[in-house]
Amino acid sequence: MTLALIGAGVMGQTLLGGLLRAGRDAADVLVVDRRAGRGQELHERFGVRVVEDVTAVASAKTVLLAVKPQDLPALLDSIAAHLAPDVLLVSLAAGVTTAAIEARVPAGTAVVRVMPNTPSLVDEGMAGLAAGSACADSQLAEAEDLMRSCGKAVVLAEKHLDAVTALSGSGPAYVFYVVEAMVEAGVLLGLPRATATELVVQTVVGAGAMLRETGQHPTVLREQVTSPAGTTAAALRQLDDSGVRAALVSAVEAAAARSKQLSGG
Ligand SMILES: NC(=O)C1=CN([C@@H]2O[C@H](COP(=O)(O)OP(=O)(O)OC[C@H]3O[C@@H](n4cnc5c(N)ncnc54)[C@H](O)[C@@H]3O)[C@@H](O)[C@H]2O)C=CC1
Ligand SMILES: O=C(O)[C@@H]1CCC=N1
Repeated sequence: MTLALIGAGVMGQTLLGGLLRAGRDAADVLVVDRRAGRGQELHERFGVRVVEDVTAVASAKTVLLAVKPQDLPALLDSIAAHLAPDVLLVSLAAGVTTAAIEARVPAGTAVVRVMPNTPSLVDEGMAGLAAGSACADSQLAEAEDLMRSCGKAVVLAEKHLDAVTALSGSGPAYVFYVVEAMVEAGVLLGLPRATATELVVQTVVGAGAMLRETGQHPTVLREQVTSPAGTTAAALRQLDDSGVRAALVSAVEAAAARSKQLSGG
């Protein structure tokens, strides 16, 4: 076994699925989760070995840490003495700095901090990565490869990870929130819920595909939809009057501030 994943919750399972779809051998992966009962379920679904004892990571060359930020310090304390000397630790925990991780593991341990997002579930993930102080270029490249198994990845200076968390880490939730509101609006206008949902979901998927495939600025794409004195202009005026643009900026700022707070900054 060369790869160990600790924490098979939402994000851990998402990445695990991506890695296996990308061709990684299930026999090469060990999953550790403290929730009893996960083992059989995950083994049946993914074919991987699942254990509860974290010290089993001793033989792993790469350890993916996918537990909640508040659980990470205790987890690091329990694995520190069992890590292989040349191990690469890849942490997905929001707001936990590479320095905070390095302080709890043997000096010189390679650490990469990643902020992924849930669309990794359908291989459309977006991850930001930052290297710790003892991480070789080849180890950073290995972490990038791991993340590219289920989407895109960018390497940045660690100071930018709060912004990445606020934009792409939390971002899917903002889109789902808008979708919920639009579906409710469709129901208010008398559409069956299933029809409203189909209309909105395909509209969001289509708009996202246009952004990516045309490479056009969003302003240009929005102007193409907005006819003089038409329906879209009437709607956009309401959005502006309600301060939706400013609210989005404030929301992203709040997420970045919370990420910074989680990291003790
Ligand atoms: N859910 C999301 O959209 C995103 C989450 N993240 C980060 O990913 C990490 C995981 O988040 P989720 O998957 O949402 O959490 P989750 O609560 O769904 O999963 C965490 C898993 O870790 C296990 N666990 C906790 N402590 C353990 C220990 N000591 N040993 C073994 N297993 C342990 C729990 O049993 C649970 O299955 C967090 O640090 C979060 O900040 C990052 C980006 C996006
Ligand atoms: O809400 C959170 O704290 C995590 C980090 C980014 C997405 N979910």
